[in-house]
Amino acid sequence: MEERSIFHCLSPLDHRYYLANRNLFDQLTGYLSEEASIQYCIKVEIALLKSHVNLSMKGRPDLLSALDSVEASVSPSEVYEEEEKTQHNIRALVNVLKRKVPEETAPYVHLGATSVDILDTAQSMRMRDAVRNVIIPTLLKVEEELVRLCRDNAEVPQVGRTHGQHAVPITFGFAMAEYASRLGKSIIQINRLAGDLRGKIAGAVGSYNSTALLTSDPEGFEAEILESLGLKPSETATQMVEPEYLLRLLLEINVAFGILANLADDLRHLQRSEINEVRELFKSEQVGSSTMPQKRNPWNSEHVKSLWKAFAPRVMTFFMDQISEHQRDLSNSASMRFIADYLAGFAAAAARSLKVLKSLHVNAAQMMKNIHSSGDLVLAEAAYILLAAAGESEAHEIIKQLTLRCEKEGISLATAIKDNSAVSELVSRSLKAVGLPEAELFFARQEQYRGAAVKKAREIADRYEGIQDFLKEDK
Ligand SMILES: O=C(O)C[C@H](Nc1ncnc2c1ncn2[C@@H]1O[C@H](COP(=O)(O)O)[C@@H](O)[C@H]1O)C(=O)O
Repeated sequence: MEERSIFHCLSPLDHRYYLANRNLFDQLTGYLSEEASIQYCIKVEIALLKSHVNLSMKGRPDLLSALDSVEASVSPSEVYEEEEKTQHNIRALVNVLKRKVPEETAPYVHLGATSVDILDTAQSMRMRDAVRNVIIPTLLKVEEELVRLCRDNAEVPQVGRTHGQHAVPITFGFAMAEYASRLGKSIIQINRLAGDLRGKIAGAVGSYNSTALLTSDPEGFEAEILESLGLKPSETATQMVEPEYLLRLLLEINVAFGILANLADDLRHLQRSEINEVRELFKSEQVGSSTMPQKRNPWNSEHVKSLWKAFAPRVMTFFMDQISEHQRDLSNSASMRFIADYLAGFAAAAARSLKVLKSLHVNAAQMMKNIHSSGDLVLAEAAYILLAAAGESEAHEIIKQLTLRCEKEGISLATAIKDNSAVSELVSRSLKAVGLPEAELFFARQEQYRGAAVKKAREIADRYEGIQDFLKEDK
């Protein structure tokens, strides 16, 4: 077949993002390319044929060992040439295989199977292997960086923001702990679901009509074949494996995709000129803008979000592929071929997230400056709680009025409280009761009002540093 430059390919995954993720995509093609798809189908056909040799030819070792070399002898172009005649991809593969296997075994090639026994079983193997060998290791590297950021910045003060406004202080490690926890749980779930993909050798409508003609134990026959491929059978089947095994895996991958997009969005906002709390690596030969030389755009974070926008909506197709008429129709065939693109798009987003996190510059001084830029108003909640704890039932309203005065007159909350002797006395009493510094010091060190943020950041770092142990449980 004609070799073409990658710049002639249609999908950006095959040129632009291939070049950016060459190593990762080369690993993925080992499971998701058309060539890999044919190879995995051959693995299933050969496992079926070996079980026929065991059943009908006394497990002859010469035949079994001859079958081991069949996979390597088939080229995708042979199968495609045959498909031009048959107009049926699996029958084309079967015809090619019949020419490659020992003559005595030829009548048994594909015997008792329907095309989808082969296709769905091969698909489960490919997805399991791609996810466990490529996707999970990439996600684990992202998780490792999140854990590092979480631990290294456990005590670095940052202002918490809601609705884009300063809320109360936290630490940057605490902010990263959120992502370490969310992504960590998703990785564990993806790994578990990848290990629960199923196969089937149950014939045209899943009721073993064909294999029951050949053996008194068709389910045992199926289980033996699938076991040799490392799979369990679908609990029930039509012509297809129950679609939800794969659907649930893809949905959880989309959950992880959303987490990466959320993280990317947060990191992008923290790089706003006015905020300037983190920065993506910017090398001296790099260009921020073609016209504004001072620009340092957070484009890698934007790239992750953009991939998410391109691929996350594919989840609608995954749901639509759940539905098939009666025991099956073929309307999920072309659409499911694009799962490969989806996984490549997700892997590219994970790899780019990793790149951003690995070299992320954390500007602790600016984080501190930003907390203090709201003066001591980020302690308004603390003031109201201290006041209420001293028995004032209108505490929230009183402090709110004081904050309005602060805004109007440009004074600090500490001053506004000091000016009000009743409030001042109650707040001081509460501070003393809980062993906090006196008001003057308390209101000058707003970054210390951070609750359990440091403890939480460290706990999450400890927990997800050991994520491999959770994964082992699901092997
Ligand atoms: O074991 C069987 O084959 C059972 C049979 N149904 C089919 N099962 C599996 N594949 C089938 C089926 N029908 C067509 N084809 C072939 O699927 C190919 C579809 O190509 P594409 O739309 O590009 O994904 C394309 O190659 C089609 O020829 C049934 O009638 O129940």
